[in-house]
Amino acid sequence: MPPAASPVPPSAAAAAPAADDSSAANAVVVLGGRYELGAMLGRGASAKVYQARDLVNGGDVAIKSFPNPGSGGGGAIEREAAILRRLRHRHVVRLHEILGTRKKVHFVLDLASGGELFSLVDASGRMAEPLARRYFQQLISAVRYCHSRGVFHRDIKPENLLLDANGSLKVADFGLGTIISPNHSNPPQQQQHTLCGTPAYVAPEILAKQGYDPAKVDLWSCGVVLFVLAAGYLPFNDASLVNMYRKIYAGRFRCPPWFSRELRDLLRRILDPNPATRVSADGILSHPWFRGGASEGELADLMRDEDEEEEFKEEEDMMGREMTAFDILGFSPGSDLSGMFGAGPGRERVFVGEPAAKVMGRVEEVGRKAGFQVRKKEGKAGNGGGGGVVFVESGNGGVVAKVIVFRIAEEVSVVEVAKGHGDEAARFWKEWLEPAMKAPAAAL
Ligand SMILES: Nc1ncnc2c1ncn2[C@@H]1O[C@H](COP(=O)(O)OP(=O)(O)OP(=O)(O)O)[C@@H](O)[C@H]1O
Repeated sequence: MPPAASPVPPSAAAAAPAADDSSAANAVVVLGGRYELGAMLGRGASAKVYQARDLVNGGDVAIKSFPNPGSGGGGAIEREAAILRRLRHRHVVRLHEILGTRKKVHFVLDLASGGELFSLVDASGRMAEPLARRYFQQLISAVRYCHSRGVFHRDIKPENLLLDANGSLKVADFGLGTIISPNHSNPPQQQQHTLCGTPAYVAPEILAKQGYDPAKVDLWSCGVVLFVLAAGYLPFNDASLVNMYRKIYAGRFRCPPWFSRELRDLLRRILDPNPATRVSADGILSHPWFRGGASEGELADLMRDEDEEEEFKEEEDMMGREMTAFDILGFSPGSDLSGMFGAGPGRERVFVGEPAAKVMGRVEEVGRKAGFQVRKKEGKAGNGGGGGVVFVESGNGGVVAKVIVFRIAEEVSVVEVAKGHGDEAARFWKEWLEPAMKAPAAAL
């Protein structure tokens, strides 16, 4: 795993890489002493994207290069970086690292070497329903995950849906994305009214310049993508842009004769011009066309979030390193260690004088008592055993807290809490979780 992404460096302070991609036309260009630049894969309005070889592990990556905005005007790059750093999902292009040169800012990304999803359509420009279903399931799995992390893409369209070497979907280009706290009841005005997206994929409430729910807007675009995949043409189209907007606004579209009854029904529910009655992500999940005969277990597997076990392992390794310092310093149980080990913004770290299983049980208990949904994932028995992760989530799937419990010794655990965003999450930490962590330690 490459090192964690670092902040976008300001132009002057950036460590100079071995070369800048503009410095020589024919010479081998190695960025950051590590990534050997290859062919250009594509270009967008803001960046060029190249294939590159990671000289450390021999793997292939994509490098998205933006002109370095210097000290001003880097907001859009910063925002895209902040979004990508929050996301870790098998169907979302992952950001591994950011490199800065005098002239450029480079994102090192997962390579989507399979090209665009739309390269898979047949000669008539469409996909059979089972294949369209498979990719739509992957898309909804990614979009639902992003929403649960407070990220809204706002520009879901075919060009941003890529494939990896295994033919798996990867959602790319969060350049128009935004982060809104999942529990934020009143998103800021500017957020609500920003005109985003590509006309044919844009939801009617955006055209009407009404305030909008960004989750519903993303789902609308997913509905348009599904229609295009299965039909081979756009649901709302007209030579006149104004007429196209009228059709979108009225939700007026016709399904081709080859669509199954269930697919028509699902599309009617997604492409509902009224966002209040438009189907939610959960509604899509329980729709018969979406399920396509999958069992509960298969569906849960399809929709599972990031590889929690892998993430837990990584955090555990990180804690392992920190624990060496911790042992040397010899803190006593009950100390609040937040800050001391760089718990970071939105995170808390507490030392508890109790077995990990007991601490996890108490986190579960307070989560439920506070009225949230709780999911528990036990850690692997190795490395001393015990511990795991407890996810505390609100009804709409928003993260209230992710609590990782590490077993240090039989009666000693370290609890790391990644707080969700918004007042609800802050309150849960202050009023429920923090007291629940402190009480037994104080009793020691
Ligand atoms: N991770 C990747 N792997 C392979 N190809 C990629 C990757 N990311 C982007 N590309 C290719 O590069 C093109 C441009 O990338 P992207 O859309 O991210 O740039 P952009 O400047 O943000 O675009 P836009 O103009 O849509 O804002 C894509 O359409 C795609 O063909």
